[in-house]
Amino acid sequence: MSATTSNKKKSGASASDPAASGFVEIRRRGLMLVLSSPSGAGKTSISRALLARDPLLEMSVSATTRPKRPGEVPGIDYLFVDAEEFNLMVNREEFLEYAKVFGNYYGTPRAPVEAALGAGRDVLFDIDWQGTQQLDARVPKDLVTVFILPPSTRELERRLHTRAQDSAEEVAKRMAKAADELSHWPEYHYVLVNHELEQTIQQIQAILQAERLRRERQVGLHEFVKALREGQ
Ligand SMILES: Nc1ncnc2c1ncn2[C@@H]1O[C@H](COP(=O)(O)OP(=O)(O)OP(=O)(O)O)[C@@H](O)[C@H]1O
Ligand SMILES: Nc1nc2c(ncn2[C@@H]2O[C@H](COP(=O)(O)O)[C@@H](O)[C@H]2O)c(=O)[nH]1
Repeated sequence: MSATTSNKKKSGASASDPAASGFVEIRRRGLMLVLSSPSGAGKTSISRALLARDPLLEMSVSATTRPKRPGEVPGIDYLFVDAEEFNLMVNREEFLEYAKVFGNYYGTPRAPVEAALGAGRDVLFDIDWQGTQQLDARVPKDLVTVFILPPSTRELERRLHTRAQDSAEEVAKRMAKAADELSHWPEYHYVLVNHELEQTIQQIQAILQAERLRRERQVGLHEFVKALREGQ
């Protein structure tokens, strides 16, 4: 939760200490912002920019059995684990969701997400449609989902090649799955075409700004308005 605004219940109270002085505070529940797309459409690039610009947003770092790519940092990009450790995490119910994607397992560790939301911070997820469906079944109210489309199939393939981090075989595997993944766009709240990166980032910032203001996310609103109506 994070305080957004407050009004005063008792006259003479200090504005610097709303809780002690009887101010009615409006706090906000953290939200879960999910980005999904076919591989290579731009989720990682968008996520990095959003995190750099927004101190209230933090990344959910997934666990995966996929081998680390050059330049990826364990604990920052992913928690790289073997299949045995992943299974242990599944059995210990440590994941909010998990799925097999392109032959590897990926899962969202539950504890950091719950800690962030409890502290009023928002959490950003770069996960596929299977994970989004699982989150939607478990925590629909906290979820804001965005599907990112590439401008064209040719451009998607170009991006996967220019990223230069996967083998030609891996790129072919991901392109072969793209049509299937694209079929899930109607399951998302928002759908964007990632033509120009800066524009896409700004569009998602606008979504985030509006979603943070949704009535249901503002805790204490009833009391705040009641105090206003009573002339406080
Ligand atoms: N709007 C854009 N215009 C041009 N290139 C882009 C744009 N967005 C991302 N890229 C480039 O496309 C490549 C793939 O982007 P990125 O790794 O962010 O995709 P991704 O959706 O996270 O992929 P994956 O699902 O495989 O993790 C990168 O080289 C990135 O720099
Ligand atoms: N269901 C989940 N999907 C995830 C998670 N972490 C990442 N992903 C998705 O996997 C693919 C491939 O990612 P890459 O890093 O190997 O290119 C991509 O679509 C991600 O969104 C997760 O925890 N759960």
